[in-house]
Amino acid sequence: MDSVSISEVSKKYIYKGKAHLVVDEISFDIRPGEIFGLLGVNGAGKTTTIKMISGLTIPDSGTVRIFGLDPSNSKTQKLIGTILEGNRNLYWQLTALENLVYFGVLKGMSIAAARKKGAALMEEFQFDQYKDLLVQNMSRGMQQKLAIKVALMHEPKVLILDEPTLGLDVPTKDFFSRFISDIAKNMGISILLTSHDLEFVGRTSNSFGVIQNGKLVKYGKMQELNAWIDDSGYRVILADELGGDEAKQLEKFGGKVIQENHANFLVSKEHLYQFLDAVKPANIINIKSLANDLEELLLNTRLEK
Ligand SMILES: Nc1ncnc2c1ncn2[C@@H]1O[C@H](COP(=O)(O)OP(=O)(O)OP(=O)(O)O)[C@@H](O)[C@H]1O
Repeated sequence: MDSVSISEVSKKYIYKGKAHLVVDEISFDIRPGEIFGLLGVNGAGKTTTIKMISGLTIPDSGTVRIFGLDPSNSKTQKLIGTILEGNRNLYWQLTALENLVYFGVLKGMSIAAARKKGAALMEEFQFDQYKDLLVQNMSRGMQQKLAIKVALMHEPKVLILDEPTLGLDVPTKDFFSRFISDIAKNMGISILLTSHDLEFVGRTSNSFGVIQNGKLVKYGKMQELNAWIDDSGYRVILADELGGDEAKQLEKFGGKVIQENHANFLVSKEHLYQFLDAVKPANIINIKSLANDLEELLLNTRLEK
C-alpha cells in the first residue's frame, strides 16, 4: 500500500472577499522508503499541499490518505512527523535532549520511553556532545538537525519536511541530503520534501513533482526530470539592452536574445567563451547554468541543438 496517496485535491482561500484557488486537483502517491521532492516557486502551493497531507488543513475537495487513513485522525497523526518551515518546532530555552523528551511526551510517549529514545537518537546521529546545549545557542544547521530528530521521536512512517535546506550552507546541505536518503532507506520512512532548490531535490529524491499556480505540471521519476532539464548551456544577462545589430551579431552563438531592460542570452556550452569574448566590453551581471535551475525548468528552457 502507498504510504501517502492524494487524489484530485483542491484548496481555495478567501482573500478580500474573493476566492483564490491555490491547489488545483493535485494527485500523487509516495511509497514506503520513497523520497518525493515537491518543487515550485514562491506561492505555487507547496505548503498548502503539505499542510493538507499533514492533516493541518482540510481540502475543499479530493482525498488525502496516509496508509489508507484520514490524516486529521489522531491515530494517523502518530504515523506522521512534520517540520514546517525550518526549526519552528523547537523550544529555544530548552536543551537538545529536553526538546526531544518534551515533544516525545506530547506525541503520547511516557517520560521514560521519551528519555530512552531521545538518548538513542542523539547517539545514533552523533549529536551526543550537544545534548545539554540550549537551542538558542545552536547554529541554524544544528537546530535543523535537532528538528529532524524531534520529528523522528515517535517513529513516524511518513516524514514531511518543508524547506529543510533554507538558510543552510553547502556542507550542511550535503549532510542533509545523505541523512534524508539514509533514513528513507534504513527505516523505510516515506519522505515528502519541498524546496526551491532543484539541485538538492534532484540529488536527494527518487521522484518529484513541480507545482505551478497550484497545478502539478510535472510529476515523475528522476529520469524524467533529467529529460526535462537542459544542461546544454547558460543564460547570460547583461546590464543594458543592446542595439539590434549587436544583438543579431551575438545570436550566431547558438542563443536567442530577449531584451527586457537587460539583454538576456541563451548560449550553448561550446560557444560560451567565444560569446564572452565577443560581448566585451559589455557589463555582464549574471551567468547561470540552465541545469539545476528551477525557473529554467518551469520556463521549459531548451537550446536548439
Ligand atoms: N491562510 C491563507 N489565507 C489566504 N491565502 C493563503 C493562505 N495560506 C496561503 N495562502 C496563499 O496561497 C498561495 C499558496 O501559498 P503556499 O504557502 O502554499 O505556497 P508555497 O509554494 O509554499 O510558497 P513559498 O515557497 O513562498 O513558501 C499563496 O498565494 C498564498 O498567499
